[in-house]
Amino acid sequence: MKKYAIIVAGGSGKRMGMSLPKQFLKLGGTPVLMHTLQAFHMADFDIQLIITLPSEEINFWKELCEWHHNYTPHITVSGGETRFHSVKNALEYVENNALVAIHDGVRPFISEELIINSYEVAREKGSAVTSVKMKDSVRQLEAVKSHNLDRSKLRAIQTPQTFQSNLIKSAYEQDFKEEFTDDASVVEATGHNITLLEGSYKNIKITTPEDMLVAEAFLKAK
Ligand SMILES: Nc1ccn([C@@H]2O[C@H](COP(=O)(O)OP(=O)(O)OP(=O)(O)O)[C@@H](O)[C@H]2O)c(=O)n1
Ligand SMILES: C[C@](O)(CO)[C@H](O)COP(=O)(O)O
Repeated sequence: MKKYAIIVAGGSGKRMGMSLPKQFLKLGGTPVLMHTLQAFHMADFDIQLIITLPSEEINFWKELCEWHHNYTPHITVSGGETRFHSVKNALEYVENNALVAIHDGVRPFISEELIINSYEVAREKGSAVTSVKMKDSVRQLEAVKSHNLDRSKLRAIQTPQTFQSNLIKSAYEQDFKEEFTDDASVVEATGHNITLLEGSYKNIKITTPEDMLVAEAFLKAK
């Protein structure tokens, strides 16, 4: 089956609080998004790579690729108002009867093993949603108090989230809902169960400034 990867990088990085969107920040001298793109390319040269970007940043990305001599083949697609809308735009470029991994451009430490596993599980089961066990205790807020949750029954969700393309393309035909913070929730809303795949604590999402410090440390330890 043909393999695609949609690498979503259409956000503005409000929580990072920098004028430059976090996907373009330099990590070891190379933009975060370029690390992520390379990880997929090196895992399997046959993966067709699609990147979503804010439309006003597409030319800047092309300049960055030239500046960093990044010749990894990929197509760029304009992002949308939310992650959901960005993924939906990119799915237009994905054929039926294929496999598609959807991955945050700001998770640069995705391993080759996890990428390959994710396509294999999705081929067999229809979906493969990366997740890790909770390390912290977790509480649910109520009106005036809060209560502890059984963390053994909880998982923190990561990407890649990989699907058979017919399943994910039809799920993204539905209208957007606020609770669609990832692709698994979009698929589940159509009545399909999803399959979880064990992720990695190294597969961090760069979200707030301290994540860049952790990312630099991971890179040095590579
Ligand atoms: N309209 C959007 C919003 C987000 N994303 C992408 O989805 C991934 C995960 O989103 P998040 O970490 O929330 O990124 P931002 O939306 O950029 O950050 P923030 O919520 O802090 O503004 C990121 O790679 C981001 O670029 C996207 O492609 N299109
Ligand atoms: C898809 C995701 O990375 C899984 O953890 C996450 O849901 C993205 O959410 P965010 O609200 O855009 O940070």
